[in-house]
Amino acid sequence: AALAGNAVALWMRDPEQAALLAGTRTNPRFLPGVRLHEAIRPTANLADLAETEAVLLVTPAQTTREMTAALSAVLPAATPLVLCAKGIERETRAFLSDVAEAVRPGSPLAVLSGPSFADDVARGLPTAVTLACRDAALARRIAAALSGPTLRIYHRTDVRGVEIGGAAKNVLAIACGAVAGRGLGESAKAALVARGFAELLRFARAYGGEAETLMGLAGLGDLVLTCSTAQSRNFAFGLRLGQGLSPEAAAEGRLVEGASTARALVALARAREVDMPISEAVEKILNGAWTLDQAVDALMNRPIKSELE
Ligand SMILES: NC(=O)C1=CN([C@@H]2O[C@H](COP(=O)(O)OP(=O)(O)OC[C@H]3O[C@@H](n4cnc5c(N)ncnc54)[C@H](OP(=O)(O)O)[C@@H]3O)[C@@H](O)[C@H]2O)C=CC1
Ligand SMILES: O=C(CO)COP(=O)(O)O
Repeated sequence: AALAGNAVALWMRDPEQAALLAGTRTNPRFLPGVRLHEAIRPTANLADLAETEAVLLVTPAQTTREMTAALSAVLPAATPLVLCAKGIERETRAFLSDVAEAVRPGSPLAVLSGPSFADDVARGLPTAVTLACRDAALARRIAAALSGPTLRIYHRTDVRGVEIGGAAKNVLAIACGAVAGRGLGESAKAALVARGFAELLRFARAYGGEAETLMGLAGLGDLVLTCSTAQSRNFAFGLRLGQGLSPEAAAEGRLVEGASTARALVALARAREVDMPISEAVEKILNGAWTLDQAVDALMNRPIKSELE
């Protein structure tokens, strides 16, 4: 947002961290080597966001409900909220836009997703993502306001499709990481990306997402990025699972959104009879029902069928 010429208030929950960031203009914990843009003003006071034109919510998916409620207490009802987390609420199996809508009914809501490591964006490396809002004019306005010389934001009205792409690709990236960690080869990884995309598309269709959205940045684009590199925490988590670590050890204390979302994703798929064998395998590995070898065996021995089924 700052690179696009906006004045930005950056809220964080810890006053000490906010003061440190304001003083040093660096954040060695999350963005080592990046100098905070001069137009960004760190604060620990939510009320400082009251006058902003839009709020980007970039805390973990499972905090969406509490953060939206906290923001509602300080924001005018007309301030657009842009959800940037990628996941599904674990307890309720609700999509994040439904969580925010329930907490802040009738307020403008958008979802931002797509292939974009925070580190790349902060360093000003070329990045393209998708912003969805049911109000097409607002989608265009927010996308234009946040786009800059190094970040290009496309817009759509398909909120559901964009949020499904972000939530599901994290689960599939764990599978890709596990295949890499177990040394199963690049061919297996490519097969997982393609068949993972097929199940993501089936899921999106069953839940009202548009196929074209999933073929874009927020679906295929983010799936390819997250399945390609250990720069992704989901992929790196899978990699360590594949090397034999337990889920707890493999997380290394970092946020792994796919691990938090896998069970809800699979439950939603079952509820609408969507076949998602790769996501199911990830969920079974995480809950201890299957070893990785059992998962590979099960995936390879499914009945032979048409590629389009
Ligand atoms: N990092 C990336 O490249 C990308 C991340 N995303 C998505 O953004 C979301 C956040 O990810 P990311 O920033 O990487 O996660 P991190 O774990 O790096 O940071 C999470 C931040 O959220 C804060 N936080 C955690 N819990 C709460 C809470 N209950 N209330 C308020 N603040 C809280 C943490 O504060 P504290 O420091 O005090 O612990 C921390 O600053 C995820 O859904 C992720 O999928 C999307 C695209 C790219
Ligand atoms: O969503 C992301 C990139 O688009 C970040 O992925 P990870 O959460 O796996 O690091």
